[in-house]
Amino acid sequence: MKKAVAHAALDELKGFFDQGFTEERPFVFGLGTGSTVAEFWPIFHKYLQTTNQKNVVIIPTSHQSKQLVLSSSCRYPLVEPQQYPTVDCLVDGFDEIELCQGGMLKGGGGAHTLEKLVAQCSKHTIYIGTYEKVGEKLGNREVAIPVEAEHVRFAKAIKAKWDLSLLTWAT
Ligand SMILES: O=C[C@H](O)[C@H](O)[C@H](O)COP(=O)(O)O
Repeated sequence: MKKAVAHAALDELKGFFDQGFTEERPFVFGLGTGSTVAEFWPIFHKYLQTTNQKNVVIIPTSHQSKQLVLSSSCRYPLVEPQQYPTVDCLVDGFDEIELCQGGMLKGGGGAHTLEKLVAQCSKHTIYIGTYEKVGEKLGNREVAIPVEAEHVRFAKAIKAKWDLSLLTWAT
């Protein structure tokens, strides 16, 4: 089921590549965290390779997503938000979505801060997840949300660009 979700996300992403990105203006892609994203990444990576996309940079949202990219022998550079403060598209997982109010719960994998910072930088965000995560209201799945300790090296650079109230909320 996660594979089907991953393919659906890829279908959404394909349209971005009509734009013709350049070295100076690459496609800045945010890679989320979690097991659904781990299914998505090899499919997307294969697409990038087979369509011979050249101008793509990747911002991982956690140590786990960085490792995911590194372990796939990816030739696209891993970059940080202070280098590319505007992300073209982020693909990330979620833990729950509620139908009644449209709320969403994330962070079950312990990735909080970077995911939210990158989401805030992103012009487009695609959240991927299987249907059992969708319910009438949040709290049905009893997801344990771990507390995260994260050293955000580039917080100062981002602070200069963003609304301070966001940074207060995100960290
Ligand atoms: O901290 C983790 C992230 O928010 C994940 O995107 C979320 O927990 C979903 O993870 P999974 O795809 O493994 O259910």
